[in-house]
Amino acid sequence: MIAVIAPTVPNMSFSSHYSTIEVQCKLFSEINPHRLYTSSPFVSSIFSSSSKRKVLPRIASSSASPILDEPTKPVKSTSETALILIRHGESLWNQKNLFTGCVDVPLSHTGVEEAIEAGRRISNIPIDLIYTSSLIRAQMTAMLAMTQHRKKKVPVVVHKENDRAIAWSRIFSKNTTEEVIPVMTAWQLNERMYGELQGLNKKETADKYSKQKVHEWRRSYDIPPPNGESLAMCAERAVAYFKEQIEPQLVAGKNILIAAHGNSLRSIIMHLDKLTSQEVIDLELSTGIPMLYIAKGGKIFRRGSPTCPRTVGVYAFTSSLARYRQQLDNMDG
Ligand SMILES: O=C(O)[C@@H](CO)OP(=O)(O)O
Repeated sequence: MIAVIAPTVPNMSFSSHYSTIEVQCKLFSEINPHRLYTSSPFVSSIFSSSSKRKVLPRIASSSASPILDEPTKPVKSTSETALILIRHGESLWNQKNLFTGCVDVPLSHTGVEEAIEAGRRISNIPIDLIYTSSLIRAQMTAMLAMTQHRKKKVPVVVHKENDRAIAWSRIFSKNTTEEVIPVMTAWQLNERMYGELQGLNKKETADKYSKQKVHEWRRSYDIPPPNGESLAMCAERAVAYFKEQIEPQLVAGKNILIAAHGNSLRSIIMHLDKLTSQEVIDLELSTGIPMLYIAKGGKIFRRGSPTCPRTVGVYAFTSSLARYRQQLDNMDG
């Protein structure tokens, strides 16, 4: 049997878009597909997070080529820019307490809600450029969060994997281009590769190898899990990408959102907050909680976590953020 799901209309509001997909999911909920083919991993991911089936869709990609995007020219040269980091919302494997690493698992229903809530929290903060890992849970988080942004710009994934991808995704209207936020996907921001732990249950693994051993694998700086990456190895690619691709954009005046993973973000935060390899052991990141940094005068300062969109304190962090929020309020009348 072949079941076909048509995409929702692109300009539908998020809630109609999501509920249309959910209705389709319910209609198909009795089918247990062996395979899902899609041009939109995002839709198939919502499909899986809404269903009760045990077989999860995983993204099998033939083009695993890493993309290192050249920084675009800065659009403005303000002295202060925002950097928001979000660990993806809960995934279906977080829910099952399985080591995930680079296995491409989508968000759970809770994760979808966490991403939307994260979006509410940052809805008044300017965003010019988005970076996500190449994994669907980070991409879903970024996209769902952006549905809440008050500026209503459209996040568009930049495809540079080959000449055809570049040519076929061109936009021919200057006005439309100005209403777009480019989304850069980078494998360098992926979760640490968890080696032979991927797919294993975390509690059962601790019972087998001892809690202390598993804690070392999960949180130490330089002890890798069997045939996987240590945090230090993950930092080598994630922090290098941050320094080479993201920092120059930030310094040049772009406000940036990064949606990534527990360990790729731990390594970036270790770099930003100048944590030692001992201090990073205690750094735990919750799913779907945005963290705000401000880049100013060549330095990047941590400013905490926006707790709710209307919290005066958060937007009084800096005069630029307060001004931006005022502009949004004026636009809404
Ligand atoms: O399983 C994983 O990929 C990560 C993040 O969910 O787990 P941990 O918290 O052990 O680093």
